[in-house]
Amino acid sequence: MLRRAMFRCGELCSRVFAVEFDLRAEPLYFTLSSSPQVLHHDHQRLFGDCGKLFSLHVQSENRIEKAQTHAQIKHKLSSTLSRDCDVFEASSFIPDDENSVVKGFFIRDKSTTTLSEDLLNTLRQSKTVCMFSYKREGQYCWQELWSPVSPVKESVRQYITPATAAKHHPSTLNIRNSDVFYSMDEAYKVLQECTDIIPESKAVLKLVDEQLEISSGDAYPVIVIEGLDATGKTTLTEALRESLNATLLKSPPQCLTSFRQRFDSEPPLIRRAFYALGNYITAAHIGKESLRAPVIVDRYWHSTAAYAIATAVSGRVENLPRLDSELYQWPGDLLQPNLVLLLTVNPEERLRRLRDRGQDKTVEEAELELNQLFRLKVEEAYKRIQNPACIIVDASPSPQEVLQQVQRLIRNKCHL
Ligand SMILES: Nc1ncnc2c1ncn2[C@@H]1O[C@H](COP(=O)(O)OP(=O)(O)O)[C@@H](O)[C@H]1O
Ligand SMILES: Nc1ccn([C@H]2C[C@H](O)[C@@H](COP(=O)(O)OP(=O)(O)O)O2)c(=O)n1
Repeated sequence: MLRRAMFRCGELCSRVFAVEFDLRAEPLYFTLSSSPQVLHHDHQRLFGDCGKLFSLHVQSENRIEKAQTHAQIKHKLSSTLSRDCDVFEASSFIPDDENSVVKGFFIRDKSTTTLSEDLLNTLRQSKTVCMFSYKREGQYCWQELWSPVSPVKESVRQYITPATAAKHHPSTLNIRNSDVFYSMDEAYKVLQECTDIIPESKAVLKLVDEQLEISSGDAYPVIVIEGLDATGKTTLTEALRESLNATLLKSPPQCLTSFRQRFDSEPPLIRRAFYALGNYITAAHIGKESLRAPVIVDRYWHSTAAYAIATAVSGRVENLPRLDSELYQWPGDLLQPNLVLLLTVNPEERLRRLRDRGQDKTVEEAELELNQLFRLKVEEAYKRIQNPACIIVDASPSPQEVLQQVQRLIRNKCHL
């Protein structure tokens, strides 16, 4: 059943709330009830601590407005609040119901200032934001609608009731057509909806319209090289181009390069739709070029889906959609390559290569750890994608050895 991601009158009690209190552990799940409930030890750690507690959730029928408001609030919370404030990602959802997630944040303010209230008060002007505050009484804690002056009149106390873990992590429930797109039409619609606020969308859609996909009936093999940044894709794809006399293509394609920075600064809904459309343009180029020579492609749908899933799913690798999830299936309308190779190197070697390129020198430990979690999730998502699945290549040896290993694979699988 599809439920829209909005709080409805009387519906709060059927919803589960999840707070990403510790990214290395399960989120804290709770529901609401009208009678007081004793908090568990874990819930005590969040609700029983000193400080003021608030949550805010973004809801709107307009998905572009919702995505942008969420991103703006995230930015405001991290740039305005003091060090005594903890901000956790939070969401409310109906278990296993796709698209039921209302995303938001949970704030624990241990400061003596009124900064968080002031900020909430400003955000309150927006119709799209729904705010709650949490009050404690002995071993109990309740949630009520937040107002800067006194409790909202018609607001009822709803007691925090510890809940068990959900079968599917909430961040996996809204991925389809918000983070990953399974047809060109779905990605196209997103950019159509934002032509007013992002004029560049029109130019991108025009480029998509201009591409005529040529079916690759009797064509040469198409080989995609995938992998995290600095795993050696550029080095290998250039070498393959030379050695196979192949055409080298990229996704996103060259014609989108000037738009990339603009879309990279947009929230995931818009950013991911942009990359999805890039694949369809590259597919049209592949269709044409593979009639003339073998085609090597530097990143394609595996990258689009793996990065989108890894960004959408908060916390641990275990939170990813399950192995058999349909979210890992290749879009039915996107040209399939003959072979997809995933380059992997161990984290130390990858870091060394990044450093040699002059990157990552200033990354702080905390950020490194978050990057580490992210990297693990991207690689795991890459490996779970099906039809076609990727073949893993150890890219730690020298460039020459990696090339030889890949040439052998191509000979075996594509008879080139
Ligand atoms: N097999 C390899 N062994 C050692 N260094 C490599 C190897 N392949 C690439 N490099 C170096 O690692 C860095 C990243 O490689 P690059 O091909 O640009 O990766 P990507 O395109 O995946 O970001 C470059 O400085 C490159 O010279
Ligand atoms: N086909 C593609 C290619 C890249 N992306 C996205 C995924 C990530 O957010 C970035 C990765 O790009 P990055 O700049 O690291 O790529 P390079 O290593 O420079 O090729 O782009 C995509 O979604 N689909």
